[in-house]
Amino acid sequence: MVAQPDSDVLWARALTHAHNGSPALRGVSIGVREGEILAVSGPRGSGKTTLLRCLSGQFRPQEGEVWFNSTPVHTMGPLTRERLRRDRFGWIDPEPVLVPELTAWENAALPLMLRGTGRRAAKKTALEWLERLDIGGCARKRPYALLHSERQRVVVARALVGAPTVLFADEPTAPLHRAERAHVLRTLTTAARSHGITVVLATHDADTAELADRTVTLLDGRRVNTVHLPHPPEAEGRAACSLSV
Ligand SMILES: Nc1ncnc2c1ncn2[C@@H]1O[C@H](COP(=O)(O)OP(=O)(O)OP(=O)(O)O)[C@@H](O)[C@H]1O
Repeated sequence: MVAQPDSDVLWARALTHAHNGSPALRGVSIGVREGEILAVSGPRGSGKTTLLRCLSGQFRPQEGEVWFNSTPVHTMGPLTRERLRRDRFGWIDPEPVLVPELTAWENAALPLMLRGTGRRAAKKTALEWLERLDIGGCARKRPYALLHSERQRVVVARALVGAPTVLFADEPTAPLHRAERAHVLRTLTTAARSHGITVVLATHDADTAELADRTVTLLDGRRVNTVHLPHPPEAEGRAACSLSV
């Protein structure tokens, strides 16, 4: 067995996975450094979502290994993986899925309340995140009364509210218009950098990948190359960030 490098918070080797016999990943190895924003790019159907689901413990890869902070994820039972996902990982889907009976702030506060944070403290943190994402005014509305783009911002707030160690974002701005996309992505990446949150971001959008430190590209379930991008200017990074989860 090859050892996980110390600098990698997440590390996977030779991941192979198929859906109903149809191959989605064919021997993908990847390391994600602590605090890094890593874009996973590639055309539709190249295996981005499957890779993120394997890395985050949602899928158990049919072959290969996934390690999180020197702990094997691929051999964990379902309950341990669930706990890992709840306590250490955040997830953003392309489509905003919210609990319809809860208000925006209650949806955003869910990860904190599931961990046992008191309602008042959870509400305060959730409201701060909704403000940062420019939807503070929607805090008391239920999902049916929100625009699609507002719902996606609530999903982003919910993913960040618990300060996860790793945030997995699968095409997080797909439902947004171009201007909104830039704002939400900037908030997301600035928050991640200021809090040392590692981000694995699936995208087929070059603008989105530009905000990442590094891009890994998939094609037909295989890695095809890696592009290193310069760090964004300091003004977009830690120094300018006043976020405080
Ligand atoms: N639930 C499923 N059942 C059958 N095949 C699937 C399933 N999910 C994914 N696939 C197939 O696996 C391959 C990889 O899909 P995956 O969703 O991981 O790629 P992707 O790069 O995320 O694509 P997209 O950008 O469209 O989301 C594709 O050929 C896809 O059709």
